[in-house]
Amino acid sequence: MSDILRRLDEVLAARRGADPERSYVASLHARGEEAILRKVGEEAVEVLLAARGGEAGPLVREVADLWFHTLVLLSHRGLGAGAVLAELERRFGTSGLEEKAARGRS
Ligand SMILES: N=c1c2ncn([C@@H]3O[C@H](COP(=O)(O)OP(=O)(O)OP(=O)(O)O)[C@@H](O)[C@H]3O)c2ncn1[C@@H]1O[C@H](COP(=O)(O)O)[C@@H](O)[C@H]1O
Repeated sequence: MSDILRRLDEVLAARRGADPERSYVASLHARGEEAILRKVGEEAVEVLLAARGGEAGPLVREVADLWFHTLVLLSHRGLGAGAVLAELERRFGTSGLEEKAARGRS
């Protein structure tokens, strides 16, 4: 796994139960899953707006915010980036159309 994702996973897990006054991630865990989901939704909208703005820098920063908040969501459920990377690895090399057909069958 990418080293930064592994290190971030470790920090996010360590923040569960940490002091919400001292850590943004601990404050998200303390506010609960609905608050985290709201942040994920907000960040997705910010990605859309940045993409429409046309500049690369803001788009990259908003995608980083979105990835980050989805990682907090996974961590809140006791999951990590490794689970998503394994799923992408599994799909790699299969065509998008095969994946679509497999989903239709399940
Ligand atoms: N990568 C990040 C990261 N990316 C984004 N953010 C936060 O996500 C926010 C983005 O949300 P918005 O765009 O809505 O901005 P905002 O208005 O400031 O956010 P709100 O206060 O409204 O929630 C930023 O303001 C940051 O607070 C991050 N906060 C933390 N990290 C990583 O998480 C680690 C642990 O953070 P702490 O728990 O704060 O120590 C850090 O060392 C970093 O590696």
